[in-house]
Amino acid sequence: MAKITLEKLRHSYMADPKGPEDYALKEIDLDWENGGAYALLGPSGCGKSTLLNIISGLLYPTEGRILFDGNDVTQLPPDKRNIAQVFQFPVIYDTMTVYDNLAFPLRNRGVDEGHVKARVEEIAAMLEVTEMLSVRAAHLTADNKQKISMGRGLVRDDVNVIMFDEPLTVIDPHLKWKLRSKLKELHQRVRVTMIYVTHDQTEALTFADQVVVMQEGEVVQIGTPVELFERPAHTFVGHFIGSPGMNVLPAEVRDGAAFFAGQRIVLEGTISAGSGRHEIGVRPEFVALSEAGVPATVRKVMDLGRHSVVEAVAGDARISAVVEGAAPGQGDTVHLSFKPEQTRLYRDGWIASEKGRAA
Ligand SMILES: Nc1ncnc2c1ncn2[C@@H]1O[C@H](COP(=O)(O)OP(=O)(O)OP(=O)(O)O)[C@@H](O)[C@H]1O
Repeated sequence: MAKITLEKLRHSYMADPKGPEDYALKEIDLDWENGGAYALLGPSGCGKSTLLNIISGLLYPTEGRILFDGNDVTQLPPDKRNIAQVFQFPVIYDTMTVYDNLAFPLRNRGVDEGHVKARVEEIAAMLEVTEMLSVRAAHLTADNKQKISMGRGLVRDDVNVIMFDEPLTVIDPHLKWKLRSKLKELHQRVRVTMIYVTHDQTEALTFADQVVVMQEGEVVQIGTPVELFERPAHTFVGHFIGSPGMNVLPAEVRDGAAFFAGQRIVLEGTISAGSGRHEIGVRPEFVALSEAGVPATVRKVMDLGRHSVVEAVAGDARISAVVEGAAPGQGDTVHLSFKPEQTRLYRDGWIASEKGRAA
């Protein structure tokens, strides 16, 4: 196991990159602590696979360094980095039994058969595949093949990091939640550093202690699932995480106060110095229907059983609110109030209100 440090990492697929737009990874400085459960989350094309391939050694970065426990591994090939990888599609040998598939990474490194047996049986029990050990892999379902593929990633206890690249893509939806929680449980038992790459927020938030959110080749926030939900550092994180995502409303700032639709909006704290394009960010969970507040017209109501999501329009802006109990009807005029300690200001996308007493 190792702490992994990415230092001023940049990568371009072009021979002669010029501006930032030519870089698939802009500039990344990041520490992955020893034994952590991380998710790397972001939309398609944001650079997740590029970053993963740089850590595993399949790709050498254009600039910057990768350190494992302080040792520079930037130029080392994959087989010298001691990393286990689980891919989107199962990587197993169809002609071998499940037992031999799980044993393979250990036998390959000359581990003695006694230890191989103990380890294979332990991993098989964790993954609940013990009864399949003597079955040939060719006879397994796609789900079980991927489980064995994960087992092959988990079986060695001497790796620096295990990387999972969208490992649940081929898994049946009803089994996904089960494997997700299994993986979390496995991490708690084996405590190897794990990096789980996904574009699915549910997968990221259920697996990881720390989520690294990427957008367009940059890391926009690193935080616990609660931190990402409660205080997105960037409007992108607010949009991307949560369902529906955070409301992002055009704002005007004057005399140290923020205004939306002509009304003063109380924020979580004071506004940091600076100028730029301002927006107010507030999650639908913290928007309430009230007597006073921003007047809006209800456009749509979605009844989700325990609560409703009310979508209203104020000026050109759409605002969603999560409403418990009786919901208004389409076309009704309502007033919306925002919970001050959960209402933030953003400047050019980045958070610009300070945590403190609502102001
Ligand atoms: N081999 C390549 N040659 C040129 N450009 C590439 C190559 N691989 C990726 N890119 C570009 O680099 C950017 C980042 O791609 P990358 O595959 O790392 O993103 P991703 O977040 O993993 O996306 P996905 O989830 O779709 O795999 C994209 O703009 C992509 O088009």
